[in-house]
Amino acid sequence: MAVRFEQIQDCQQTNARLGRLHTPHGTIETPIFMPVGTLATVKTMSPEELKAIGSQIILANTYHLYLRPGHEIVREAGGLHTFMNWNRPILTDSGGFQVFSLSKLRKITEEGVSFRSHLSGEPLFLGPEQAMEIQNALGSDIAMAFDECAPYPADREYVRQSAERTVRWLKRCKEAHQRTDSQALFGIVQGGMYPDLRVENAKAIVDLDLPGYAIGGLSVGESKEQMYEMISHTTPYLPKDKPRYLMGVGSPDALIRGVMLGIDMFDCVLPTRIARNGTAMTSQGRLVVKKAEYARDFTSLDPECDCYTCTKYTRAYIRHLVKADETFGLRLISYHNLHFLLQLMTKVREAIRNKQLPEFANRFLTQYYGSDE
Ligand SMILES: CNc1nc2cc(C(=O)NN)ccc2[nH]1
Ligand SMILES: [Zn+2]
Repeated sequence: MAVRFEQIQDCQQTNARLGRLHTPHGTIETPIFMPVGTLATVKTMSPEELKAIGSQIILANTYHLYLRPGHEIVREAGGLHTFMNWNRPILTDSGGFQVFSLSKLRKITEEGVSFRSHLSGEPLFLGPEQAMEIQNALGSDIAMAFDECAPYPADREYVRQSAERTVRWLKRCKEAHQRTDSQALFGIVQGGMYPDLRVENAKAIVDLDLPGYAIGGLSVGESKEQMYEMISHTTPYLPKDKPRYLMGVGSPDALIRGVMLGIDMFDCVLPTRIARNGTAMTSQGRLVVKKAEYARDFTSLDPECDCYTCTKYTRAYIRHLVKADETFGLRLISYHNLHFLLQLMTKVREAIRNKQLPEFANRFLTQYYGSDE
């Protein structure tokens, strides 16, 4: 079996749970945050640095690697693990989200999606079979089904048609799946912001009996309350003995609230993306290091953090690097932000183990967002 999920401990007060996800490249303790390595690199981080901060699994994108360098090159390199020197688990997204959010001039048919590359403009096509062929070449441990992440907002009829096609596409992904013993295919539940469509889609997706299930089509512009509402309608229909992955979600409050709603896996570009404009996530909330107030601030980014950035460098130095457009400044903030989210999930797992999750959540969120949130 490519992937096996073990439930370790339930949280009495919420739907949170501790789990272990066994994969061909190692075991993952859940709930887990997955750093995003879109183009076969978690931007500016080396694999050694990712391991130093406790990264157990990373994500790469089928759409991006299909366009550049092309999945055949990665296949010839011996697969993504060899190509990028990462010997721990890799999850690849199927391109469903990117082809709808990045490419131009696309046309959706029952077959799949015709679109123009956002890089070269060349006409391309992605469908269930192609997405599985690409992920087969990449050799990821977990491959996501090719689906349509419906736009937001979208009318009910559109979402219903799209979600029903996503089920037909998932059946074709399952048919086209080759590495069934070394690569797990996860289904993705869609259904927009319509609870009844979410439930109907969850039942149809779960009917295909896969090793894991994702909730997709969220964090696309809806309010956080709407997102939590869609999650809480969906999770009761996802089997407890399989991992649940909430795609594209990763602010600290959304991670904690998602865990309490029964989610095991998360991914988000936030930690490295906000680092690129000099923003750090700290225990006291977000810190924009370019601000003049930090010019002579010789304390660390986060007084409560023991990461390399926070033990060796000051706000004044990092501010100087970011203002001078020195890449090292981005690396230091990315390193800290990834460590911050990975550490948050370590504390969340600890709190579940000690039956203290609600207390931990309140304390953390009050300190991070201030009491007015
Ligand atoms: C940042 N928000 C966000 N929403 C996502 C949805 C999907 C999805 O439904 N894939 N099939 C994937 C990545 C996402 N990232
Ligand atoms: Zn730090």
